[in-house]
Amino acid sequence: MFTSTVSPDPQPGASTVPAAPSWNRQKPSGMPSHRYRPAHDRVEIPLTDTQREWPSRRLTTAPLWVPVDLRDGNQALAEPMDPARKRQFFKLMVSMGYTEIEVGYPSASQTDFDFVRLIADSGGTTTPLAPDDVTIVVFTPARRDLIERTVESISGIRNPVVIHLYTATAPTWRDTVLGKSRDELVELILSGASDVLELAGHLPHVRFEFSPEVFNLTEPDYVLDLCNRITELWDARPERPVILNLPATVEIASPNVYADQIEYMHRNLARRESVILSVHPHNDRGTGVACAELAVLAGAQRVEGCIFGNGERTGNVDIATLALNLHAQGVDPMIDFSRLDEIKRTVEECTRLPIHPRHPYVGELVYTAFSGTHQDAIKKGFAEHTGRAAETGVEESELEWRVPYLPIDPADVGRNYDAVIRVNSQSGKGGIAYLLQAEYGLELSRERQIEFAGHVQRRTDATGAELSAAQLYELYVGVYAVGPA
Ligand SMILES: CC(=O)SCCNC(=O)CCNC(=O)[C@H](O)C(C)(C)COP(=O)(O)OP(=O)(O)OC[C@H]1O[C@@H](n2cnc3c(N)ncnc32)[C@H](O)[C@@H]1OP(=O)(O)O
Ligand SMILES: CC(C)C(=O)C(=O)O
Repeated sequence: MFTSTVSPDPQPGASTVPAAPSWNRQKPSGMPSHRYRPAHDRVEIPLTDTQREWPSRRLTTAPLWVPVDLRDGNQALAEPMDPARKRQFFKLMVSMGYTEIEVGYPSASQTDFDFVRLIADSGGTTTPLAPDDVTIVVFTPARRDLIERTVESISGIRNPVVIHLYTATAPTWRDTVLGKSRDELVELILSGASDVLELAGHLPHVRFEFSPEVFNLTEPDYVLDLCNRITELWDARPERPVILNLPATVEIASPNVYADQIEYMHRNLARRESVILSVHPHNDRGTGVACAELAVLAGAQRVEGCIFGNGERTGNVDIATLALNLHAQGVDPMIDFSRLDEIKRTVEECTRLPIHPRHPYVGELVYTAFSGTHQDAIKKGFAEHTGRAAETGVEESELEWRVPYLPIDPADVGRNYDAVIRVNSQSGKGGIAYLLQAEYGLELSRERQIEFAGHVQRRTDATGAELSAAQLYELYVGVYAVGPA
């Protein structure tokens, strides 16, 4: 029934390993890498060099972000969120500006069901949990009893709703998990889609979403045909578009492969103008963010992820990183991350998982320099920024940002400059001078900076520890026998 319409990947010599050059003396690791097959041998890659357009496109607007922390992130916690934490998290997301939020898997647990009911029952009261314009997404497998329960959960709700149906489509899942042939699986999914239509199709504010789970390992022509059947069955129209969400459920390949897969769907889907093309990357290879960015270049319009990348295994794609990557390119992220520390605290409280200190944009150390040459550059960059603001009469907070080593102004996300420079044995005169100037108003001559840096270096080498601004000042007063400023 399904015939291949796509060309094999043309990359010449993609599977051959060139002989190592003489300067590369690495030895074979002895690890059993032969047990794993490259992505190109596991799934057909649908585009060729002459077809793909995503490499020359640019990101100029934000896609629709849909946080799935309350479903996909929640299912990955040892202790799923209780109602109070779910509520707190939901309110946070609304306050940040999300307009479409996946709130749970109502057929999975009473807590998930009750949370959707809480949203439904509070609608129209003086204290609605969800403002009327926030779309609520509920998730269900393709099983009639579970679809019925899902539809029951949204009964009477005033908000726009998306019923999100999913079933895995990749060969290993078909064979090992679901025990279905290709045709049998299509039948199961279309039967689930018909149930959704029968039970909720008459509700005017309800739309539908389908996810072929493990899309990235599924035969391109098979999944394309399946998606087209769904949009036909659900009668996708511009005024009632269907969301087709194409997950990289378990990452298997470098992001260019996912981009090819998404662009193939983008170009070949029927009713394209009535389809919202969505992606749902995970992060098994650590390339979830890159996958999402290239997928948007390839035609995706909507991205599902978790605010700071929580989720099963290595997590879902990290929306904060994606959004702030756009911000750093001059594109409005359309979500407000200006109170980043408050958002971080709430998410940590709700998930009971700490955020890594090096997490892009969010971690407590990501706007901090310990090393001398970086500190020197930042100090000069701050001075240039202040000088340019005075010269041009433009507010510092509005002025083009050019400070070296700081991809964005920490103030944009509510951070101050207190921890930007910290001194230890890796530091140099510039960083030391910056701290003494910023904290104590001491302006040191270049000669004094060089000389005092020697004292600091001896102290930090001896102790191995960091020196705070107060400790630096104390040392300075001791060395130069000056009274407190
Ligand atoms: C990639 C993702 O994150 S997908 C979301 C995963 N999230 C969750 O699983 C959290 C919520 N899940 C649950 O609470 C439960 O698994 C339930 C309520 C959905 C089902 O529970 P149970 O009936 O006890 O089934 P159980 O979990 O053991 O197994 C799943 C069954 O559904 C089948 N199944 C799995 N996914 C789907 C699907 N999307 N559509 C239809 N059937 C499915 C499996 O093949 C298996 O069938 P079998 O019992 O005939 O072998
Ligand atoms: C089914 C989809 C939405 C998903 O959660 C996944 O593939 O990870």
